[in-house]
Amino acid sequence: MELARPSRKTNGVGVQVGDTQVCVVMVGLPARGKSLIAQKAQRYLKWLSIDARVFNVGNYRRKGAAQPTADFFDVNNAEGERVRRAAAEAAVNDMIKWFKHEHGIIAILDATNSTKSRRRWIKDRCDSEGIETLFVESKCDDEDLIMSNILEVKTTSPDYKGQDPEKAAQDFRNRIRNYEKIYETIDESEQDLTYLKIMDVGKRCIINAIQDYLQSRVVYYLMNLHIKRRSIWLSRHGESMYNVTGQIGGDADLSPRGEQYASKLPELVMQSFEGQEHPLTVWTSTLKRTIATARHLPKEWNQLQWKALDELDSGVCDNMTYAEIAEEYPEDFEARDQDKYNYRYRGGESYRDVVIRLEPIIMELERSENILIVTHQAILRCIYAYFMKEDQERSPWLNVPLHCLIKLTPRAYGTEKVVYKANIDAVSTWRGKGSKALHEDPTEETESLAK
Ligand SMILES: O=P(O)(O)OC[C@H]1O[C@@](CO)(OP(=O)(O)O)[C@@H](O)[C@@H]1O
Repeated sequence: MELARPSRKTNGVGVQVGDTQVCVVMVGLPARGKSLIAQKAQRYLKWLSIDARVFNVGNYRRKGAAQPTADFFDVNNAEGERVRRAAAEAAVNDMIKWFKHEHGIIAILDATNSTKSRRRWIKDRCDSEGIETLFVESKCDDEDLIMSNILEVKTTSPDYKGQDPEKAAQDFRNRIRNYEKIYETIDESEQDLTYLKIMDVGKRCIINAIQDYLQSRVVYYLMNLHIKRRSIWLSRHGESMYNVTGQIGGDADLSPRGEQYASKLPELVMQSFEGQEHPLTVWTSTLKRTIATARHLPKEWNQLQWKALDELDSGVCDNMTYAEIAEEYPEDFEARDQDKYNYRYRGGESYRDVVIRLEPIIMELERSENILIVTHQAILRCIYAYFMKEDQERSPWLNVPLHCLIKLTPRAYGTEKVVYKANIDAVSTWRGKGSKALHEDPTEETESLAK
């Protein structure tokens, strides 16, 4: 059986990357969400198996120097300017090494890059190494947004560790004022640059001179991001008749315990609101077990069925138990355990294939506000891997218990998780590597979505 292995040309998820290497250069005053954008872009690209790394110039500066003094960011402080320039050079040198020796595909240079001369210098360095540049400017004049960013992110920054948050915020505002004195937005004089200018967190965007598919993919993703507070609720369908018999795939009905979960789900969702009502949209797959699970939810909540949320297609093994598969297709069974992410069922799919078809779902999730997704074990593993940065080795082995609701809330750095258990018994559908049977108690090391 041929496994879907990634190749450098196509990276295995159908993204044509060829020999393209791109440096995404963040541009913007402090507290404009640059680091958040950089982190999200990296997470998205890695999820798609595109090797991406963030080079944060602030971290290089901190490595080389003690806590910055009050006048460190003053435009007239030559020593401050020298240290900042040295940090940028160290970051760019490391980035070029990474492209050359580790064959990275997308680097994200996270710094203010606030002057035309700094941007020109980066472009020239990259040009001479055959690396494309894509400048991404986050421009925001909305005072409320800037303030909430200052308070949420910057007062927890390593520069202000252990300091009084009020003082830290004041110092940070001074730092912004210093940058404002020299800040040059990307304008007509830089039309030879490839850039995306995001104004007021996505209200308006300007795109200039995009050169290829890979760049357009990054730009499309960044244009869809928003930073409004919202949550994503995840649930498997209630226990199905196939779950009870240990069969995979199919389109079975809910078991009596699965029906109980469906009846309890509205209450569980209300509990997760913790006193605050939220408008919700419900997404299910097109299979009976997810639609039945969502059917008691309030009628005023929009419901959408997505084919892309259907369970991983197990091809010729559909409707079989794991023991039957091990008996009938022993080599396949073994191959799947060896490389579960890449193994593609005969006539069916691999986890890697599922990620490709989930990409529009992720894009839509990024654009949306509160969404409840009722779907399947393999699909939830892939969606969870995107939000929680799980790697491909581990994600197909995550334990996704039946009958619990998981609430994810994306925050500036990382995603918060809260689990609500229905306390309705169900079989376990988790199988460990090398085993033909399902396990009631996954091993201690097994990561669970519900913990
Ligand atoms: O990748 P593995 O671990 O086999 O898990 C996926 C399997 O989970 C199952 C249950 O065993 O999901 P579901 O409950 O949605 O039916 C199978 O249908 C599916 O093939």
